[in-house]
Amino acid sequence: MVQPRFVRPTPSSPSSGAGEPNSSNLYAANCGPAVGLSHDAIAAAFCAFGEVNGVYPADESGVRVIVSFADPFSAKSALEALSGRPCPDLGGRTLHIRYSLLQLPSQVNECVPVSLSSSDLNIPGLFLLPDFVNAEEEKQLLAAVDTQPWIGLAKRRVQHYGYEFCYGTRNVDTKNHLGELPPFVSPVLERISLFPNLDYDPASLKLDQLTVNEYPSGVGLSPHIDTHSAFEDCIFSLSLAGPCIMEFRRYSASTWKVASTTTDEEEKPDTSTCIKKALYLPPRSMLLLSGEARYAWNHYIPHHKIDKVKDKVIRRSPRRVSFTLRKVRNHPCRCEFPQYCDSQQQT
Ligand SMILES: O=C(O)CCC(=O)C(=O)O
Ligand SMILES: [Fe+2]
Repeated sequence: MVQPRFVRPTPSSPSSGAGEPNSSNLYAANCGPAVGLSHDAIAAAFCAFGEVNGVYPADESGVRVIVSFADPFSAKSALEALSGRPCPDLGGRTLHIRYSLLQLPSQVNECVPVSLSSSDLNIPGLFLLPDFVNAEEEKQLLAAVDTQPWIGLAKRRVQHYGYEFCYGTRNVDTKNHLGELPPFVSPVLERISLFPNLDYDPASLKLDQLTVNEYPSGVGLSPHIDTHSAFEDCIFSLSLAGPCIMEFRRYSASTWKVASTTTDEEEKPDTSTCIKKALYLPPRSMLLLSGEARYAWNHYIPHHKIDKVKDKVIRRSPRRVSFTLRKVRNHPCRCEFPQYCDSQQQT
């Protein structure tokens, strides 16, 4: 079953007379299966305020959920009664609750024209190389990862090599080196060193972290900028098995916030001040995000089963596997985009 999608309300979201979002859905942080509270237990605690239609994971952390009520009045009562106070029915945990909005499919499918070439997007530092690996190499890479154990997230599966990527903090633990990258990626690493336009700090190119993502059809990735303090400038992503659309968004007034990148509950800064561009990533292509593309633009894979590319309708294949290769950063980031940079954020 496809899980409904929820987004954070913005100032322009429809609201009730009191200026609150007129929503039946609540986002609740600090409860969930990862702290021993099942969705059923959470539903039981919230149903004291009205009929609960469902409890869903808000993201992959296991400690943030969406509670969906049958009506907005129940949601309002629950929010007022439970937010910021220890909840005896939920092990005495203090929940942090706010409204959440159901995102309708028509809103998901906003039409951003999709380009086939990275140069059409005119985003400095963004490069797409089609046919980076051939069909035989693709087969071998897929076979290699399929012999390794997968970690199941809410909607997709992942593997981490070199350093584990932690979805709670969107960072890596630099003290926990898992070992060298596996031999099956060596040919890819070799070819990366021949990548055109690689006029970068060589430190940025000693790639030592690999995350393999496996997306079933219709599953995407929330908009995010890879945490500046976690990884160096160059981020490479190899697409295998199936295509996808990657959308790039530049928000005019954005600040770095961990919450905005950890959650499947897609945070929506005011999209009226956001430039959107989209690129088709064919299987076997390599994408490089660097400079402005890496530091200032959110990248996003829409959660669609069908994408429109030029005049063609393209159905996502049952599986897309990506290899994201990065270099873990061991010093603060000093990029030219402090407004998006956790290392340079004034708190
Ligand atoms: O699947 C991809 O190509 C992108 C993955 C990604 O953005 C990430 O792991 O941060
Ligand atoms: Fe990313």
